[in-house]
Amino acid sequence: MLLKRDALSWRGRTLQSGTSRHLFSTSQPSPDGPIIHIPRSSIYPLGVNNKSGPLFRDVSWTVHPKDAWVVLSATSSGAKTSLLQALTGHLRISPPPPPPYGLLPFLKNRDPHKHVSLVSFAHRPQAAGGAFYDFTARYGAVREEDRRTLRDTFFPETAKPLHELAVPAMYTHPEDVDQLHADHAKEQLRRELFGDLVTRLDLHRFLDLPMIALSNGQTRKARIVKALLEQPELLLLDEPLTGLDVQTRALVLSLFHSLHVKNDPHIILGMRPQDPIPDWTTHLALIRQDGTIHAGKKEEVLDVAANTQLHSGWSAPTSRKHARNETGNAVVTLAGVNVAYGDRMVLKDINWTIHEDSRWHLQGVNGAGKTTLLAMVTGEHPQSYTQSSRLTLFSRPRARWPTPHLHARIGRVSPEMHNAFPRRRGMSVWDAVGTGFEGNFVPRGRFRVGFGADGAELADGSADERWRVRRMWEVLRALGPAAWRGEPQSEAEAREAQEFSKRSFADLAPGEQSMVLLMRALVGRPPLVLLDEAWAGMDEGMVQVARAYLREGGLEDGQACIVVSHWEEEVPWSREDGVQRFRLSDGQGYIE
Ligand SMILES: Nc1ncnc2c1ncn2[C@@H]1O[C@H](COP(=O)(O)OP(=O)(O)OP(=O)(O)O)[C@@H](O)[C@H]1O
Repeated sequence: MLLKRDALSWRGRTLQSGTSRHLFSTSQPSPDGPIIHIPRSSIYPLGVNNKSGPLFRDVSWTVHPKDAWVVLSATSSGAKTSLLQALTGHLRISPPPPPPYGLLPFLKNRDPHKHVSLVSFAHRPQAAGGAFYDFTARYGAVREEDRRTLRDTFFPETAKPLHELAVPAMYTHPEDVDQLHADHAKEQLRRELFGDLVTRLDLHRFLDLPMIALSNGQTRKARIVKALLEQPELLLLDEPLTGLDVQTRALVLSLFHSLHVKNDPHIILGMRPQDPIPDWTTHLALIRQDGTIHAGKKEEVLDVAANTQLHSGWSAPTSRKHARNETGNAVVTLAGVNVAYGDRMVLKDINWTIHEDSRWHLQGVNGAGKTTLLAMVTGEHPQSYTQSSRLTLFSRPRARWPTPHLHARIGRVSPEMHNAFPRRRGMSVWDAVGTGFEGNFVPRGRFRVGFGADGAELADGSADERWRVRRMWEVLRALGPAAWRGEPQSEAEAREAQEFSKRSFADLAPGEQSMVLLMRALVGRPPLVLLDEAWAGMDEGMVQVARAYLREGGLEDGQACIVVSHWEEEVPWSREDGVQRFRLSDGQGYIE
């Protein structure tokens, strides 16, 4: 796909790392040999012979120690993850990189499993089992079994005093004492590194909080620290900026820069085309649509990429109809809402009215309270009962709503929902989308499009049943595979939607699951739609389709929508469309 040169909007958006610009001699091979060396090979899934098509072909890619590489994909975020997996030995490279040192010459045949790690933030961890687990437990008083702190979970060794770690010395054979001292010194260094990392990423305040109480961004920062503490020699980070606020992104990139300058560890970043490429990047590996990879100096690759549609800029064309604010009825009213955990006030005196038809961008740094606020609006937060007189949902105080009735009125996508959604065998895409009418997690009814508002099965052939089935096909076609590939309204669209509807939800790629959960949120045309990090894991084509659908027909008259995102440009509507901002800062809410 060709696009005008200015389509590469991120080209001018390189992020300042906060440290002085470092000039690398990019083409100087290191005396230690390259970090990565793939000389004109193709890359296949394991267990697949060369007769089947490769995932990547004609790959010539050499990474020298001083080079700062970013991997980008013009096609799918899955392709980028696969290329990074190839570096950890999870794919087959043919012909294999030459002896004596193969793919990772700098290791000089040391075990890659011990020295190379890949940490992916691109795709969320998923609930392993088939059952839905109750993610709302987090909002209540922390139960005894949920008391495990961030430190216990990720960094248990830092809970023990150093002298305790040395106790085995009393039982150690004298010949092993030197080894013990060496281990002790190593442990001390590790602790210093730990102290340095948690301070730099502002995590020390959360170390002794229960893990369950941490916000998404706080947990993601902890995963970055854990990855670095393992002290790999090559660290591959796939979309490490996912879910991080602007300040934290700058902190994290500055940390990566300083590690890169020391080459300890070597770092390769996988990024989305719309991410700001750090200014200290020297080289790019761009995965093209035909499976070839253009790897070279940043400027050179950007010149070529200017002719490739990597990222269309996500500017929000004006919608069919401007969103009307503050004219319709109030859908939700918060009048002086507070949320506290013990003496910790997370939300203070929040005043916010969400009218019919309104479009909101809910903003706030990691841990500002966005998820907590939405849990009050959905009635999932236990404190929504105690605040009932200050919280009016769909014209009634919160306490006058049975919670399942609220679920049917609120279409919702969130990281918590994505993680918790059941992946049981036998749950098809159709079933998963169909649960959206009731907002529950168990498909039911003759066509598995849910029961009626009265809790009874829909009458056979009733208008409600027919409407629901029609809506199912509408979202499956509008947001289905043919649309992602840029072939909407094609002959194949209906057939592909049918095939897609039969697939097992659990077997879909993470981006496809995100799309199905978005269909589920929209299918019942609920009066309120909450989209919290809705695009995570989706490929560029999916994001484009979802945004276009939301702007043009995906929401009809009367529906209100709140988008939570740390990226302004991810909001489907522009200011001209009437989108408003509600910003949380120090527990207080500000309308902007
Ligand atoms: N049960 C709890 N006990 C104590 N503190 C809690 C509890 N639950 C949440 N918090 C704290 O409330 C704050 C708000 O968390 P919340 O998840 O709402 O933030 P957020 O704005 O959604 O963040 P992110 O952008 O990282 O997702 C965090 O600092 C979190 O540590």
